[in-house]
Amino acid sequence: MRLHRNLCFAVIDGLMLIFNEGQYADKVISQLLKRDKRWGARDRGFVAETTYDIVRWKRLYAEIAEVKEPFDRDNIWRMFAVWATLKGIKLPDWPYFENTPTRKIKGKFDELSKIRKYRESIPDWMDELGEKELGKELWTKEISALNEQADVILRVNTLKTTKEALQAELFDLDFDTEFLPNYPDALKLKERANVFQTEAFKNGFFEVQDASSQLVADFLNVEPGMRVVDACAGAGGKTLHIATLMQNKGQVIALDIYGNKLNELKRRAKRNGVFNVETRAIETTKVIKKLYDKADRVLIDAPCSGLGVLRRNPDAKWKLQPEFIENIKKTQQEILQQYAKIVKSGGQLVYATCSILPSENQDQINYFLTSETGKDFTFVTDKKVLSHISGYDGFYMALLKKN
Ligand SMILES: C[S@@+](CC[C@H](N)C(=O)[O-])C[C@H]1O[C@@H](n2cnc3c(N)ncnc32)[C@H](O)[C@@H]1O
Repeated sequence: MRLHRNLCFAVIDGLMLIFNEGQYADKVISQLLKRDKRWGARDRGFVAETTYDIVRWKRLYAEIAEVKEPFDRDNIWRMFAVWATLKGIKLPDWPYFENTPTRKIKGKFDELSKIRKYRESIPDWMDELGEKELGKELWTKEISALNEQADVILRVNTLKTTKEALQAELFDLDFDTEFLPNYPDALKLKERANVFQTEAFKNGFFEVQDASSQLVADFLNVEPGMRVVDACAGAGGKTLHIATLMQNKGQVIALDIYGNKLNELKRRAKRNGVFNVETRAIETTKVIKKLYDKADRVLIDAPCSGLGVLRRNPDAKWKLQPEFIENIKKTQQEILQQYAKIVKSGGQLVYATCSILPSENQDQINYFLTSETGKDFTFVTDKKVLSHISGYDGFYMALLKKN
């Protein structure tokens, strides 16, 4: 691979914003990709993937490059040189790479790779928490899987097309895909690509949604004609799936505390040909109270640490703080206590997170079941999805039934 100066500059500029200004990697990258209209798919791929890679391996590369935060531009070039050296890329004759100690870089990499927190490039507190919650063996395997690049998975919109028809349509555009056994609506891209430009996407034939996330709507056992409340709907990844499984029949009420996310949900619903969703922003507790005992099914896709989705959000390793996790656990229990009351007698509740920590998952459910509100519920089953076993995001989902 040959390095191109303007693409490398884009990566360095992006990393300055992510590391020093606290900006989100996905937002920075989408801005960077608008920089030059002449960039082709390969150039764009280089900018996005290199930036993500250096964000992912920040601690390891900084340690090897012997640089400390806050990073100046030279520090970031040194980390870039570490990235390129470890990838086996020949460094061009640019001033930034003068005196790059190639052999020393490889030696330090081998030495640091013996220590998990450096090898996996994570903060000390995260390494300790992961081991405490999952045990040494599972955490070691899981954090390694969470550092891999995520596949691009599509969820076929069965309101508009079939898996076979979409596969054929994408194949004609040179996007090769495969079915995933056990994920009925999923298509996996054999190679990463930007599928958002396709007519198929614009026509709402699919959404991009990780395979583990696609399990959640199925877990809720919805049927056409039901009244379903998606209580933490966000921009509606799961709401759309639920509405689709209900074949547009019945009602899905999508709630969130952020109205702007629900506006995005409405745009997506339109594209998907989904018209049985009503959005309600939770501005006061009245919105919830009005729904008590009214729903056949309730999904609580709770706010969480996001530790199961580090593959697609590597900067969360550096943004997350232990205090945030402690606070979000309190919010999770409050949400469970309040929103469970929306389920009517005989109805079902799914509590889900994209976390792999038992304290955000089964421990929350166990606590809930012993509480006053929880006494009305029976535990049916749960799924603990670990990335190193499934190959997809880490997730948790529990199904409860109201007596
Ligand atoms: C895991 S995300 C939801 C993702 C979404 N269900 C999807 O599939 O795309 C959690 C959501 O909970 C929302 N949230 C946070 N606190 C909440 C609360 N107290 N009540 C309802 N929603 C809340 C957040 O705004 C966020 O959109």
